[in-house]
Amino acid sequence: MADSSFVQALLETWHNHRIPIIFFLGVLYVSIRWPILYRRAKRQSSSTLPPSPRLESAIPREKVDAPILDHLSVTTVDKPTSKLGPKRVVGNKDRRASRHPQKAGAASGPSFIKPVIFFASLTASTEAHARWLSEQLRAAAQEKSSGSNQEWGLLPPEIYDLSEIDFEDHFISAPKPPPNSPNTRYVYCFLIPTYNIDTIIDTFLAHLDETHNDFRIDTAPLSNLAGYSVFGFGDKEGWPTEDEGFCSQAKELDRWMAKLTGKKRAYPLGLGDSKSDGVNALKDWTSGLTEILLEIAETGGLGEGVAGSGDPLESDEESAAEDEGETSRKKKQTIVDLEDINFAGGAKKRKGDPLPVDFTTVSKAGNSQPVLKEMVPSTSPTYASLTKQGYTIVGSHSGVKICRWTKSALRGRGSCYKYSFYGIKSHLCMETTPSLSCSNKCVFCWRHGTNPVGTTWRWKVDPPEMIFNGVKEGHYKKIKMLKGVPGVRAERFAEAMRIRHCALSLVGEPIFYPHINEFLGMLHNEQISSFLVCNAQHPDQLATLNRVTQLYVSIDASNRDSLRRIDRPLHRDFWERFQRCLDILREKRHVQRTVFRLTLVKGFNVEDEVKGYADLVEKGLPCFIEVKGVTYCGTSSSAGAGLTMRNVPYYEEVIAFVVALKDELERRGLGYGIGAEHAHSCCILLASERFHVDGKWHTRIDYDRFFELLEKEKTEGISFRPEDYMRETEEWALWGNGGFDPNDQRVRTKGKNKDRSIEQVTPV
Ligand SMILES: Cc1cc2nc3c(=O)[nH]c(=O)nc-3n(C[C@H](O)[C@H](O)[C@H](O)COP(=O)(O)O)c2cc1C
Ligand code: SF4
Repeated sequence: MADSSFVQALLETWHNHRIPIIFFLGVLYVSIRWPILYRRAKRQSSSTLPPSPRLESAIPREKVDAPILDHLSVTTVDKPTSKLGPKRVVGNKDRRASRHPQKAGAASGPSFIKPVIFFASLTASTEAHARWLSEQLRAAAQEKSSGSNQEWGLLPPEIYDLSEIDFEDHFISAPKPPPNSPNTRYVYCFLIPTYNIDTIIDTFLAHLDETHNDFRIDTAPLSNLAGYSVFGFGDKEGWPTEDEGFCSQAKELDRWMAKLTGKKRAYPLGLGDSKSDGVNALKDWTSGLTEILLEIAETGGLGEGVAGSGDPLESDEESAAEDEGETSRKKKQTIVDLEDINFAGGAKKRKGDPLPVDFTTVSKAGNSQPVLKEMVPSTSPTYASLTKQGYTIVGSHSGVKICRWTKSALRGRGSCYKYSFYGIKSHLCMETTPSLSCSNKCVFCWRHGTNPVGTTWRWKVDPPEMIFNGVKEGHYKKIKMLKGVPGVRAERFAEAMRIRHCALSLVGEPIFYPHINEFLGMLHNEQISSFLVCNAQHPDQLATLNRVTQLYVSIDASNRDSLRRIDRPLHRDFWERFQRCLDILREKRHVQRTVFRLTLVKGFNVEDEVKGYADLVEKGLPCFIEVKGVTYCGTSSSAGAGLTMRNVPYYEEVIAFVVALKDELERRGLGYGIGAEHAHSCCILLASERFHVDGKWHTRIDYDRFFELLEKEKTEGISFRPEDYMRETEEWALWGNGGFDPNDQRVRTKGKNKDRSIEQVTPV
């Protein structure tokens, strides 16, 4: 009975107070369950991804949800002192991530991670940092291997200077693991400075741009990489903020790599100020990166559920920024009226003038810049390096230099091989180029590393009059400086004050200059002969090139692989371009004197290549073939390319090669003979029998006759042939006689190997 009255009372209470009771219980339930539900919902929607470094830097750390921070606390944070210091990067691995190696985004299981370090450096500081990074990663790899884990690990890094590699070897597809270690995966680590002048970094970024936009290649061809990360150096004194250009190229590289890898940023972009605490920032970035590399090795992925470089917010933000960047770039390009582009000299572009942009290759990505930079600004390391070497820079992309043979000739000590072969007196010769930039990175080019390179003309264009007057002035100034040099002969000094020949080669690629034809016209108007050397990479320009006194193409190898190895061309279709140039030369051979210039580099392009060279001769049928042993410049870059004195052939070796080539050409019935030699500079001339008249070689040029004929052609439209202005070769220059003019005094350099090609000038 007592029980039933208790139940009765309970029921009564329920009926009287059920609404407040239900309400109270509801509130109690919600307050207990809500945090749990909220956390679960949050984790399911986005928190399986690592935090966005940008998100974190934008939101105070304590306000970010714990689960987001917990997963992988890799952050790019502005230090309180950020006004002075660079953006600092810190990173910590979340141990929990490794417990879920097979979740989405963990691209594969445990693996061996091989870091590949790429760096660029003009004044060597980034190179030193890159080597330090390499040592750190090597030490980490060693430490890890002592743990004798057989399933995963960190491998010693590889390191590459971006100016010395072929981009296609590394940036068209991810490296494949070696057969004996199929579990190897690669992480690209970049250290680059930023330069607001033209450097190899521009070329590299343009290459990434082109790769991404090449319709033949997947837009993310590097997605098989395990990841990548970039660290940039800049200078906050000159470029205080990122908007003003601080580390802008590192940022651009980071964006391109995100695209090319399908957003596989393994560790956030790090930026360091080279003049303040850049080194500390690099240290932080390195320790964060090392941890992540181990993480990837252990788990196989970039983190729990992560396929890309960050959470969706970051990725969206990135894509949007990129799209916007691209759109605005395209917009800018379309609104730049080419009629409005000013030449450096202030002259406006006239209708019909060549366009100052993209004259060789029309980039699908449209990577030409709306604001045209100077190719070699006076503040650039290239400028400093060139002027130190004795070059006078004219305008922003041309140079002139007195060669050592000009000095030698002024002192009566002999002219260069062009005197023996063609009658050019070196003290009457000006060596110049209207384009210091080139589209190759030849292993024997001393400028390598600091020289502007590019497949397209993307710089400000100086007018030809300005270049012409500037180079003459620079040349005469240098000649005048030699008047007090002991041994300079008065009559030769007086003669030298009138330039008679112009060697258009020096460094760079002369036909790269959009106004090369006007420039040639100016030379000829002053009766200055023109010897133009081009690198056989610009067939369109070669085809439209006006008449020159003698036209060269450099033939640095006999086959595709060898050419790629020695010239390291930037053009992907370099071999096709090369072949087209030979066809063009063949067509021009009855109008102009055409020459193949072969530079022999032992171990690169000599051995077993005679037949290959004979094929090229058969194709181009040049009037002459100059064969010269490479000049050893002894720069670190040539050493970096594996070039030493051992690669410089002895004269006997050059002779053996030339004789073998002559025999092969004879066997094919092509009609070439050895016309002349200049043993002093390891140089021999093969000539077509067209220049063997009445039993005598006629390799020399009658310059007066050339200008007469040119004038006739101009005024009366009468064309002429190379045979019309040839002259007999001097006896002393003939094959077997050494090639040294007996009227000059021969001076041998003490202590130097006389049989090797030891002249320290660029062979022009
Ligand atoms: C001509 C020149 C241009 C530069 N342009 C920039 C720039 O646009 N932005 C920047 O952050 N730093 C710029 N810097 C600073 C360099 O990036 C910085 O000094 C870097 O540490 C140089 O590295 P390196 O010694 O490896 O060449 C420039 C430096 C020079 C000499
Ligand atoms: S080496 Fe070249 S620049 Fe010098 S004199 Fe000879 S052709 Fe002219």
